Amino acid sequence: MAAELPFQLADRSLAQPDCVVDGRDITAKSGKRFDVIDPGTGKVWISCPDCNGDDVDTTVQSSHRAFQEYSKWTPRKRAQTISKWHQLIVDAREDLAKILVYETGKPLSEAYGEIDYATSFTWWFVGEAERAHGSSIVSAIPGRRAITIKQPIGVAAALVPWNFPIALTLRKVAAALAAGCTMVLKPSPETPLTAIAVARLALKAGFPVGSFNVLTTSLDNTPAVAEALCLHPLIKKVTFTGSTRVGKIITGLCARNLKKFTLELGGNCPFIIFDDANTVQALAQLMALKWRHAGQACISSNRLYVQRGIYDAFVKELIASTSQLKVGHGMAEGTTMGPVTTPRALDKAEEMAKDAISNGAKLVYGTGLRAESTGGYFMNPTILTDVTDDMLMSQDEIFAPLLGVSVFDTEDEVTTRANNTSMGLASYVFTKNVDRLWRMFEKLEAGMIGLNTGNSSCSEAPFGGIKESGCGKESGKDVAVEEFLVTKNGTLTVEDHW
Ligand SMILES: O=CCCC(=O)O
Repeated sequence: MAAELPFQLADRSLAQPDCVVDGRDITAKSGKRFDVIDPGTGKVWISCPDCNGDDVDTTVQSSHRAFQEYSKWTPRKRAQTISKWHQLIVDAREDLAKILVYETGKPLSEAYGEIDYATSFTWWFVGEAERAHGSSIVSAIPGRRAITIKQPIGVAAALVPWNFPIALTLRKVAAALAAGCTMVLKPSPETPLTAIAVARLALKAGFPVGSFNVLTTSLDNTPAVAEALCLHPLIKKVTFTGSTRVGKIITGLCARNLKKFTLELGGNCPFIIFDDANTVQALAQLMALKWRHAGQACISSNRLYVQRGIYDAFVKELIASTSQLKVGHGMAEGTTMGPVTTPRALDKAEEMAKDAISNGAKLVYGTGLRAESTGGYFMNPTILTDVTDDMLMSQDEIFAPLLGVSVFDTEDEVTTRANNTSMGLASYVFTKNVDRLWRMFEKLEAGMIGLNTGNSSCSEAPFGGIKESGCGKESGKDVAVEEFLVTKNGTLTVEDHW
């Protein structure tokens, strides 16, 4: 008998908490399980198999067997099956959104937003599956012809974070399946349920068993499982989203066997507003970007730079808008900001706020402290002004509802300050001066630049950072599928070619 859930689902099987491997629900070889906690209450609501390194080989072997069959499917059959899968996920939107609230803590409205964002990837990769073509090349040598073909690289491993668990699962898996690869996915220990649910729907859609296997594991066993996947000889590609610190470890593991990898790592994203900006537009975009999932997005605004002429008025408007946010459990009516997903995020945010205040920043909204009494992992939104570039919160990714504001005077000054970070994920600039907009687009060091725009993540444009924010692209035309392909060049000589 399945355990009682704290919420109702139309299809109870979507919250089945075991791993999906080779078309079956499996538990860890050790028999151990780990708890999944609702960040809105701090209470355990379900448990999943605590796999370790010993569970990896059978799972990879299953995906390897699947690859032998699936890689031979025509691109059209792959596209049709991704399309069926997409529709099954869309049909399960209500149930998946509820599970997402209990995994991540985010408000139900944001959970729906994430499912819609997630299914934009399955939809996009239906189209991409049939568009991965080689090319023909005119040779410089008489009689020679050259052509390239693209082939799926093999079994891929995906290591997925907890902040957008279903969106990032689908962004990775749909790209791999479009390319003709199969995948073993390890979700984050905080958010394993939606990954399991969509893997079950993939079986229903008709992918060969083993095409998309999900192996769950606790925080303690995560390094061992990740290492076993990265080092397994049948894993030909690793795709990881997470911190830069762990990205460097993954890089080292993949480097041992010269394995291909894609890394979507941390950000320290500047959000710059010039005096001549449309401040209503800038504020609306900032509100949506910064407080999305309580500040827990890698592309969130980490440093807010406002030009002196509008600084005081803008900060006033920012405080007024932020005070409208309603913090609460993701399922509670009217909640617009949920808890953070892990208590670790609260520790870090409190430390950053304390550091900033003790070095001269002014607390103008919120407390910079966790809300102690609720049981969940809550911090009310907090705004600090007079934040300087040497404070901890300017130097590291915040990942919490904490926002620091700084004043600036000139374009050169703000460009230097914005780029003065090892990260290069996203940057945002607001100005109505088109020459400046263009200059900033070229000068800001980031993989994604919002031009009078906040969150610009979408399936049709390439997502990915530069510098220590990672390498490779995860969506967009050609580039995302390319990450899962190998290109072969064939050269032939034609006799009597004249
Ligand atoms: O946090 C990382 C991903 C967020 C996004 O895809 O917009």
